[in-house]
Amino acid sequence: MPLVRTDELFKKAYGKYAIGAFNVNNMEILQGVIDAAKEERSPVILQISKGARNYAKLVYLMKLIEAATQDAPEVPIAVHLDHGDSFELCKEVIDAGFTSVMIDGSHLPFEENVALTKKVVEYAHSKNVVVEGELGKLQGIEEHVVSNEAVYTDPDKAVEFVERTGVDSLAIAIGTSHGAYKFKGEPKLDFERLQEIARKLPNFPLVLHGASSVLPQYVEKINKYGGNIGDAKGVPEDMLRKATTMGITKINIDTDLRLAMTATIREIFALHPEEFDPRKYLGPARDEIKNLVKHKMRDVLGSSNTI
Ligand SMILES: O=C(CO)COP(=O)(O)O
Ligand SMILES: O=C[C@H](O)COP(=O)(O)O
Ligand SMILES: [Zn+2]
Ligand SMILES: [Zn+2]
Repeated sequence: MPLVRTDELFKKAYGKYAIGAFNVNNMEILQGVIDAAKEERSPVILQISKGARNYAKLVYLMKLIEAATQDAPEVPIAVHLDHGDSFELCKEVIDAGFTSVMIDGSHLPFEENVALTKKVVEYAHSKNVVVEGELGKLQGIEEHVVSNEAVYTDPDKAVEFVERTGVDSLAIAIGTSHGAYKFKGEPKLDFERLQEIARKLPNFPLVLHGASSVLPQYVEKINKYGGNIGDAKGVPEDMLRKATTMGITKINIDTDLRLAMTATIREIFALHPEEFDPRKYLGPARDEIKNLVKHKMRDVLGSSNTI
């Protein structure tokens, strides 16, 4: 089937399960994610950051994604810009065929965030493309910092932001952060805040960034085979499952894919130092990405068998 828009996926999922948004940077990652979606019969969002667009080049990525729709015609696939940082970048990918974009004005003062987001929404909607905005800044809770209210999403501001910009979904800050070091002490998310935002924005899809779980088996394997990522820590899976029943409809995962790929390749390099055929390590890395994404869809997102 042709690429779908994220709002179509969210409508069906809201309150029941979440759609995984997986960052794609190369062919092996894309194929691993698509193979998982096929086997799990799950919709999927492929998301491309500015960094991915620079790394892989947009024309290559668009061809790969077109190939994915042919390889998996039964899977609803949306293509989304992750953390768009300007109107121009959003316009570029909309014109290239993305079905969804994020404009991330969360670092801007509220009024500037509203103005930039609104401008992107006007252009995107005129092209039949949907928009994710962001309000609040992602930041982990550190042991010695009780809470930094200022960076979390204010529920009333969230309502005002959605009404004034016309965004189709909203990324909120409730305690997650990007990368592999999310919590110093016990993982903690502000579920009360999530509940309040969802109450004030009923049936409105909320997005959780920084939602990798940083699975211990990958951390251990990386550290065992020559890596050094210390005691990386992510969001526990039961917290993610809970969030999917409370209005979180899109869950962003990048770090877990990076860890799965790195752990697999490190192990092969360590155990088979004679190997130098890239297919012999990129192939298993692709398989591991598939296994990981299948696990996410089945046991965390709840999106398996929904197509
Ligand atoms: O939010 C993300 C992409 O936008 C990815 O988050 P992670 O770093 O937790 O994978
Ligand atoms: O949120 C950030 C994503 O993990 C994308 O990372 P990137 O900008 O390095 O591609
Ligand atoms: Zn942001
Ligand atoms: Zn993000």
